[in-house]
Amino acid sequence: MVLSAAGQHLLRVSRPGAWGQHLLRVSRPGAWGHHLLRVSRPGAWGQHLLRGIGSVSTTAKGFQEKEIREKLQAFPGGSIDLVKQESGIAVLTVNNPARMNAFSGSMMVELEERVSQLEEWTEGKGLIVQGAAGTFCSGSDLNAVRAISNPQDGMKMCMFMQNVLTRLLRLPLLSVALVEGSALGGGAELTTACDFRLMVPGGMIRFVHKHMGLVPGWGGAARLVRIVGSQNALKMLGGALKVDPEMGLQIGLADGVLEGSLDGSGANALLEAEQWLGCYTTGPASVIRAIKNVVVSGRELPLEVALRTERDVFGTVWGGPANLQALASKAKHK
Ligand SMILES: CCCC(=O)SCCNC(=O)CCNC(=O)[C@H](O)C(C)(C)COP(=O)(O)OP(=O)(O)OC[C@H]1O[C@@H](n2cnc3c(N)ncnc32)[C@H](O)[C@@H]1OP(=O)(O)O
Repeated sequence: MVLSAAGQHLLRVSRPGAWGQHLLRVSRPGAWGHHLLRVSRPGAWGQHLLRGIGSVSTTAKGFQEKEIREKLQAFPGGSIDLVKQESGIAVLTVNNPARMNAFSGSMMVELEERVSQLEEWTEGKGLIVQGAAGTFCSGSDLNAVRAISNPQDGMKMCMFMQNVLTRLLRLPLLSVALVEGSALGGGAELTTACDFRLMVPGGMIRFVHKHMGLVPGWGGAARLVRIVGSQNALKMLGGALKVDPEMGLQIGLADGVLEGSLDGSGANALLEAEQWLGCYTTGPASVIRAIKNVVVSGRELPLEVALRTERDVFGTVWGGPANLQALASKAKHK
């Protein structure tokens, strides 16, 4: 198989050789940089995926999650609510409407706990991430941001959220961000930690970081480049562009536009999103989860490792109940 230019580039970036070292030298050689190099080691990675656990930085040198959690807990407010449904689709709600669903520190910690619960949910197939009360999420709670505006604390918060959102994206569930109202700053980053984005008319995704004197720090830039390409990402970040549903579809950020309700309130949006997602999650959980796992490994791992992981995931479904049933029914795919 021929490696594409992009594939070769990814291999170079993820090898703890020239490129990685270079990145470490250019940026601050903190624990996180070393962690990136560790994450790309083949063995651990494939195992992670198979177990459906995508913890990234908890083992990184110098990353003291307990200390960060305590710091974040000092900024309470709002909640992250999780409802696991019998259909195999769970709904995660960012709930802080008094602050346009901004993330308080305690909500960041709660998000980590909800992701852990989803990692343990073996019957799950899909996930919808939404905001409460008709808007998605306005990013970090600016009150907390002001209180921890020194670079050390900022980087710790950022590591915590990178870790959580990476695990969210790697869940063996097909995930959708349901964007009603505004997804701003960290809220825009959150949308990129889902496999798909569905927008309601009037919805907007906007990386406002530049206007805050920032760049994305929750992994949103890295994920955005992979979704829309570097040209579009540069425009979105450089211009703090307001991406509406039409532009979202055009650049590949949005995977669909929902009708919302006739009065424009989007009250129907969750139901529509469930129907949309149902097209991809119909079938046994073991197979849907395996599909997600092979796609994540193809997206994130060097080709050799991705192929090995794919073989291992294949082994989990080959001769399994769904496979045997399909063989017995002599299925025709007309
Ligand atoms: C690495 C992460 C980087 C980040 O996420 S930095 C944060 C980026 N986000 C922002 O800067 C959002 C700033 N907020 C806004 O632009 C506007 O509030 C927004 C969301 C467009 C809504 O505008 P409006 O509909 O006019 O409503 P409003 O301004 O009166 O807001 C209602 C109440 O919500 C509050 N709010 C909105 N976003 C917040 C935030 N991120 N942190 C803390 N509080 C926030 C806002 O202060 C207002 O509260 P209050 O009613 O004045 O007590």
